[in-house]
Amino acid sequence: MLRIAYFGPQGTFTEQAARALAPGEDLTPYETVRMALTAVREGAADAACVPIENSVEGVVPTTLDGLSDGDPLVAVAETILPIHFSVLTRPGGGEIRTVASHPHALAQVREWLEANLPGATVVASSSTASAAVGVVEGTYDAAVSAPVAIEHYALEELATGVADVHDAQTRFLLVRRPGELPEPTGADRTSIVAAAVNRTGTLAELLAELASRGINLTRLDARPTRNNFGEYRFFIDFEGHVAEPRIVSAMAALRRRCHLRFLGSHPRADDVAATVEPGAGNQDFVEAQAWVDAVLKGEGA
Ligand SMILES: O=C(O)C(=O)C[C@]1(C(=O)O)C=C[C@@H](O)C=C1
Repeated sequence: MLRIAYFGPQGTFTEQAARALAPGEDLTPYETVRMALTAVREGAADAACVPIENSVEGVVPTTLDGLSDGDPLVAVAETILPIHFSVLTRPGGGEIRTVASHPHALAQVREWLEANLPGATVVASSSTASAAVGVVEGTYDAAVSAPVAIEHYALEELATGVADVHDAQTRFLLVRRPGELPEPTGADRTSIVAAAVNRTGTLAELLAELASRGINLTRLDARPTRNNFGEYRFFIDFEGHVAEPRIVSAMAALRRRCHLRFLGSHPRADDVAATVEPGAGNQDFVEAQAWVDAVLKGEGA
């Protein structure tokens, strides 16, 4: 049985994602994303399930930083969950003066809180489920939690189906130490971190390497390097798998231009097939390489 670390405690959205990505495996909650990633790096777990991006609030910065610092980890699978919340209170618990949740969750229910709990102080907690634990322990009066949290904690639902944006979604990754890659499927995502030197046009040059090979981006984020003010690392997700000739060509070109960290190639949860521009399909790359090889061998011109 595989040992899967996940961003807990029990009752987080990430636990649900871990159950979907690693059914029947041995799941262990960790208090922070960083601790779950460290468990994999140190060999205490075989893989970790962590949130990466939300359709309303964007990326989860602790996950990006946790993947770009420390020993390399690669994503081997992803899943996307619909996100709506339950607001949980102590049974019969009176006035709600404090309401807690993960910052990403709070950002997704701002309007609901203003309309329904206008007098309550909003407090950030380490996860949606840790907010529920805080309500049980009497630290907070209400928690904005994943609907499954009610199964784990002796609390009452003040409201369910809470969300300012009703079709919100979060994408989660299953990450491992580098090893065998998942097979390409034609509907894959590749993720990299690029640290380019700070001079005119470097980001445009990196993106041009992808654009000129007809590779469609699915995400682009910048995070500070944390060493020099104004220096950034770029997190780039794009369609395709590193085992495909056109992606091999792009990765090699990027590697010549910047420090690169490979964060994985894996099937997309939404199963969207890669866009292929005319002249930029894998077969086009294979045929072009075959022509150059023939020229080199003196067998063609
Ligand atoms: O706290 C949780 O339940 C989580 O799994 C984290 C998390 C996030 O980081 O975005 C996951 C999904 C929701 O968007 C809110 C919180």
